[in-house]
Amino acid sequence: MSDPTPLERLERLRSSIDNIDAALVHMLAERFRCTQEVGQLKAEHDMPAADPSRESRQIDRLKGLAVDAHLDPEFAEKWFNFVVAEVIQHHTQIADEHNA
Ligand SMILES: O=C(O)C(=O)C[C@]1(C(=O)O)C=C[C@@H](O)C=C1
Repeated sequence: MSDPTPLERLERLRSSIDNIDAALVHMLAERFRCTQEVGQLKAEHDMPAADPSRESRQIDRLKGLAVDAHLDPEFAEKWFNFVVAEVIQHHTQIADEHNA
């Protein structure tokens, strides 16, 4: 068997990227399903949408995992903050609807 051509290597890598992107979409959907339930719970029990101490514990944990996995820890923090900002918007919307 001859070595794969550059185009074949690119296609193989893109096929793995397709699988990884699909897994990320499914994992994010599952995460948001959980956080929607957290939002309902918080609205029903008058808990604040944001919990900065939980966020900072989670950032420390994720940055440690990122270092072990050879992922840029600053990127891991940015990714987490981006997702959490969206979650807090959802929590606020759920609380507004609950209190309307
Ligand atoms: O754990 C919570 O209390 C959540 O609301 C979830 C979550 C998160 O998405 O990780 C979102 C907002 C909070 O500030 C902290 C964490």
